Amino acid sequence: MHTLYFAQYKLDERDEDVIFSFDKVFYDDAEQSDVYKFLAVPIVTDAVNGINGTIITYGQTGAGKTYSMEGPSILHCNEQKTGLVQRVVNDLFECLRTSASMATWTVNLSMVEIYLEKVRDLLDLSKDNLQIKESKSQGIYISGATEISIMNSSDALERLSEGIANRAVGETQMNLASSRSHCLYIFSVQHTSTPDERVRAGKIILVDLAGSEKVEKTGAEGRVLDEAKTINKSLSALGNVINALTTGKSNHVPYRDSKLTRILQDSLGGSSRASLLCCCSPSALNSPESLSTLRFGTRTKLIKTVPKPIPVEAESSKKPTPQHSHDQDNPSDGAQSKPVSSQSDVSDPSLDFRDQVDLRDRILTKLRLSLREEDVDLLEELFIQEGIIFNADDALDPGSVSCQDAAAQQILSLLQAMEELSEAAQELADENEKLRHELEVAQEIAARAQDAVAEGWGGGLLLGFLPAAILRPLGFVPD
Ligand SMILES: Nc1ncnc2c1ncn2[C@@H]1O[C@H](COP(=O)(O)OP(=O)(O)OP(=O)(O)O)[C@@H](O)[C@H]1O
Repeated sequence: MHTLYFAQYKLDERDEDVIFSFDKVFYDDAEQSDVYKFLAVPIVTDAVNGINGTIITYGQTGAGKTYSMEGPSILHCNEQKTGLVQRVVNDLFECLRTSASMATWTVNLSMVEIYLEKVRDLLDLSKDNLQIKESKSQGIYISGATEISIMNSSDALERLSEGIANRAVGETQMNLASSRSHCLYIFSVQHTSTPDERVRAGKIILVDLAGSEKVEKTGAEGRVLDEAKTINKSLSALGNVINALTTGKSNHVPYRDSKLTRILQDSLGGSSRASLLCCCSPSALNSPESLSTLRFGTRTKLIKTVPKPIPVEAESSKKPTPQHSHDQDNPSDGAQSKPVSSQSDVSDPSLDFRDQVDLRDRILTKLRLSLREEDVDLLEELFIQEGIIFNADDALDPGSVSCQDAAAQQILSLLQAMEELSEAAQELADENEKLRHELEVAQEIAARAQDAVAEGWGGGLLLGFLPAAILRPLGFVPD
């Protein structure tokens, strides 16, 4: 993960020097284009090739997060001040238009904000409590979020400005000068490549986080205090996820502790590429916040991701979206538009190395979910002998980067399988605890009612409110 910051502070609360080291530091004379080139260009290029990417801006209120994302205005600003979002959009369409290997492509845009732990659709304000779901084909996704198909960068910027205006409406209604919500701009890209008609799908999420300042410093009361606490909670959930991913102390990564971390689950510590821009105020008055921002960035930098394309699986229920092809750009070039078809790569003998690793990992992960570890090891050996899956150690030079990638991917998928198992176990334990508690309460009530009946008191009224399923085993309802 790339982490960057604008200013460097070296004094901590004990007045000791603290040295931070990051991939790059942008000082106050930095140009928006420098930030974009370093932070976002690799992410845009990878998204076009089916690798998910995330760009996050972090820092206290007023430190420049939104300015870095959007510039002074999404639609009307000069090239020098143009923000990350517009540059991402421009380059994304430029890549798609100029790539010779892409036959057809689609780009969809969604825009949501997370305010007080509710996900609100910024492209349709009537959807103000969207749910986050997970599927095998899409990974983590926001169910019901408006997805607009966009054909070119000016189309995208128009739509984004509508979303930004909707965010501003919310803020004005809240009577606030600064953003108290996390804002997410989500671009989903899908294309078929020539000549093999393979489908690739990648996603770029840009995240403008709410300010990270301490609650006490805001002097907030009432609803503003609630907001500050909720923001703090979701940012600490982000911190906890980062801690779990970087310290390796716990098998459980608490992605479900906040909407923000759940949406970013695929992006943090997974197979996508992520960059964090830490924004710091140049004022010495804000040095505690700047210090905390730099500490956050330092921890985040330790996250290891293994960027790889996500295979697109057949999904008949998905509604078709308008496709764009090169012939639409160049009607005279005579090229035939090829349909975007979702296809499974499983039986294709010409799978490239990453696809083979994907396939191998998926098989082993599925087996590990339902079988004992020793049985999976035996099956793995058998599969390798039979040539059903390959042995990464045999296929590659152990010192090569690809081999290290493969090893890292195997470890990653094992960790993911473990995490899913421990989450499932935790859910079961919680459910068990809930049921046990309900049973105890029911038994307690039943015992009291029995006593009351024995004493000639009218306990029937009380028992009438308890479900028959509870009363029957206790002998109060005839079978
Ligand atoms: N690099 C910059 N150059 C010029 N002006 C800037 C720069 N960064 C921030 N500003 C200005 O500082 C003010 C606050 O910046 P911005 O809105 O980006 O802060 P923020 O971190 O997004 O705050 P919040 O968390 O409240 O949304 C804005 O008026 C913005 O135009």
